[in-house]
Amino acid sequence: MALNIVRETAKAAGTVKAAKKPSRAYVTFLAGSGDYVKGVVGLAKGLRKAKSAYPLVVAVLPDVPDEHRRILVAQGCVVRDIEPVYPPENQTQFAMAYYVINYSKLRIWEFVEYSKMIYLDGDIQVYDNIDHLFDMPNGYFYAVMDCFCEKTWSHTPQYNIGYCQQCPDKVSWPEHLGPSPPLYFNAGMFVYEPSISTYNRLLHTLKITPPTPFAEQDFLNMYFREIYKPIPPVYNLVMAMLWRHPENIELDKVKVVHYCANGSKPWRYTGKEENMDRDDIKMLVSKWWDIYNDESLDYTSGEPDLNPFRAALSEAGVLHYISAPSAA
Ligand SMILES: O=c1ccn([C@@H]2O[C@H](COP(=O)(O)OP(=O)(O)O)[C@@H](O)[C@H]2O)c(=O)[nH]1
Ligand SMILES: OC[C@H]1O[C@H](O[C@@H]2[C@@H](O)[C@H](O)[C@@H](O)[C@H](O)[C@@H]2O)[C@H](O)[C@@H](O)[C@H]1O
Repeated sequence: MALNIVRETAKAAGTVKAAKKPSRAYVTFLAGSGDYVKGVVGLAKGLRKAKSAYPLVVAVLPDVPDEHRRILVAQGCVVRDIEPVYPPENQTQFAMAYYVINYSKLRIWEFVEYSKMIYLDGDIQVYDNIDHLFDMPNGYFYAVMDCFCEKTWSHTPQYNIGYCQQCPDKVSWPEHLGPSPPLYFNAGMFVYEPSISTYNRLLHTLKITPPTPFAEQDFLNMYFREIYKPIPPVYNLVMAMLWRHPENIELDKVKVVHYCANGSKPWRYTGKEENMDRDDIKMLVSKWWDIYNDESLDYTSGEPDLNPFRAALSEAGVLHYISAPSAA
């Protein structure tokens, strides 16, 4: 079905209430007309390979072209329109420009047709089933601790004194700098509960919060600091851990790989960037391509009863391409 018909159907049938919607789903975020769509296709196929029981929702900004939306629908993704979220006017210079677009991730708190969601960046791949994370107690924000050792952290006191939460005994936090920083998570993967009240509070708080270098990641760490619960690094291997804290990683036990280091995106990988010409990185990039190129993992080839993506699309009615409800 041509996407514009699907789009028109979605608009015309905006009031369609599917009989039952999946209360749990994975969700990712896609912006622009560039190559991140490859990451999302790889993620959809990886979740199917891991036999996840839940579908993948893709929150797309208006600048994602129809061709990319069609590709995502063809891979069984539930495509959801979102509008961009910008930090306070005329202050975006305080965030690293590259990350400002990531404030738009905050829209996923509006997806209240799901009671619980696991957010995964488009540059993440899931190699083992992690559905059990949905069963963790409600009322908390679960994510993996980040690492402060890469140059991207050179604006922070942690980086400049060589302190990292991954090895707090190596360089202890000096008293003259006050209390040590609270535990800080990487916002490329987290378990959360969509809620309109939380969504409204997030957007209201953002309006009065000056942007900071890691944009929405800093903001989410500040906002959820009281209920943040660290989960093991096997659920979000931040690439730099491999050369910064190898003692904390057992690569064969890793379930989720986050290709976030500069030059590590598999679909752009050349091996020429710093730290990239390593056998473990080459192996992880090759594993990503094995899934991306595996046609048996395409949505159309999956067995209907084993394919929650089909269930999600039917439960969402014909509305593969669902526009976000009007802003709350
Ligand atoms: O041009 C872009 C930049 C970012 N993203 C989305 O935003 C996420 C976070 O950005 P990025 O992966 O670049 O951050 P990193 O984790 O590498 O710092 C990506 O994984 C994508 O899901 C996107 O879709 N298009
Ligand atoms: O907008 C801020 C981003 O902050 C995080 O990326 C960072 C972080 O991981 C650093 O620790 C790394 O050093 C760096 O390379 C990497 O880009 C999230 O992965 C991403 O989803 C997004 O929230």
